Order: sequence, then C-alpha cells, then structure tokens
Amino acid sequence: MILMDNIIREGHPTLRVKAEEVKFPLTEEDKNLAADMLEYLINSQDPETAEKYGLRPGIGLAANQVNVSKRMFALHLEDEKGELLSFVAINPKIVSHSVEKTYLTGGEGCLSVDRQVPGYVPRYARITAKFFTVDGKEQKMRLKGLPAIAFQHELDHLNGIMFYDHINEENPFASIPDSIPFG
Ligand SMILES: OCN(O)CCCc1ccccc1
Ligand code: NI
Repeated sequence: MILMDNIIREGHPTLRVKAEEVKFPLTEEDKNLAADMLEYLINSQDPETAEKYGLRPGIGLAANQVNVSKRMFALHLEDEKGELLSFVAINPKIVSHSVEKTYLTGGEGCLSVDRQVPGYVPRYARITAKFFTVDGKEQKMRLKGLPAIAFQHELDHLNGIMFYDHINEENPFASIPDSIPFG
C-alpha cells in the first residue's frame, strides 16, 4: 500500500518533470500502481485507516507524486450532486474548456507540499476531459466544480506544474477576471 513515505515532496526533481505517455497494454506493474494510487485515496479518506497509517487525506494523486514519471492519476471524490467519481485517468487530456474560470475560495493544498500556500488558484470552471481507463477504454467526461478543479490539479502534476505556480505573486487573493468562486 502507498504510505506518506512513498509520496515525494517539493524539491524532488520528479515533480518538475513532464511525465511520459503510458503504453498500452499496461504492464502488471502499471496496473498495480493504478490500483495502489486509488487505494491510497480511499484509505486516506477513511478516518480510521488514515489515523492508523498516518495518511494525509487526498482527493487525487498523480503517479509522479510517488516518483513514477508516467501520465496517470487517480481521483476519488464526490461531485456536488453527491455522485462518487472514482477512477484512474491514463494519458489524460483537456480537449475543451470554458472561458470562465473558477477557484477554491480556501485555496488549494497538495500532498507533496508540507506547508500552506495561501491564495486563489485559477482553474477552468468547466472542462471536457479525455483519458483511457486501465483496460484501454477511451473515456470522455465533462466536469465542473470540484471534479474539474481536481482534474486540473492532477493534470498539472503530470506537466511538472504545482498549484502555487498559478497564484498571483503580487496579490495572492487578487480577483480573477471571468471567474466564479467555488466553496
Ligand atoms: O495531487 C494531489 N494532491 O496533492 C492532493 C490534493 C489534490 C487537490 C485537488 C484539488 C484542490 C485541492 C487539492
Ligand atoms: Ni497535488
């Protein structure tokens, strides 16, 4: 199982490397990694398990956060209708997005960042995403709200981008044009 010790922290070079496309069919190793990443999120959101293993709760995890520079990430969260979104996205892409932006009013955090970095993180409010599942099926998904924000946070990781790269340095809480605050 993935533990906090397996999650690399800012300063580790792998977090700043653009991850490589995953080849299909997936190797057993890639399949196991995908399952382990999703299992981490589920474990981290269960208070007992998180306490027992000292896991920081997360709604997403990218492969390069466990030092594997491959284009895959896991998401495990509920949307605003309370629908569970739980999947591993392989070779994910944003194929279209809204002009409108959104941002979490409380800012963002990251399992690879052991500090608070205050400020608004501008994200596209709505996206159309494409990715492959572990068994090679292509998925097309329209996301908004927290799922859209999380998908963009994880996709950034695969491109070596950290959430705070998007925060306005002069004024971290500067209003974001064309934006709808979330949360
Ligand atoms: O990369 C995943 N991760 O560091 C866990 C937190 C993900 C996250 C996603 C959206 C908004 C805030 C935080
Ligand atoms: Ni992160």
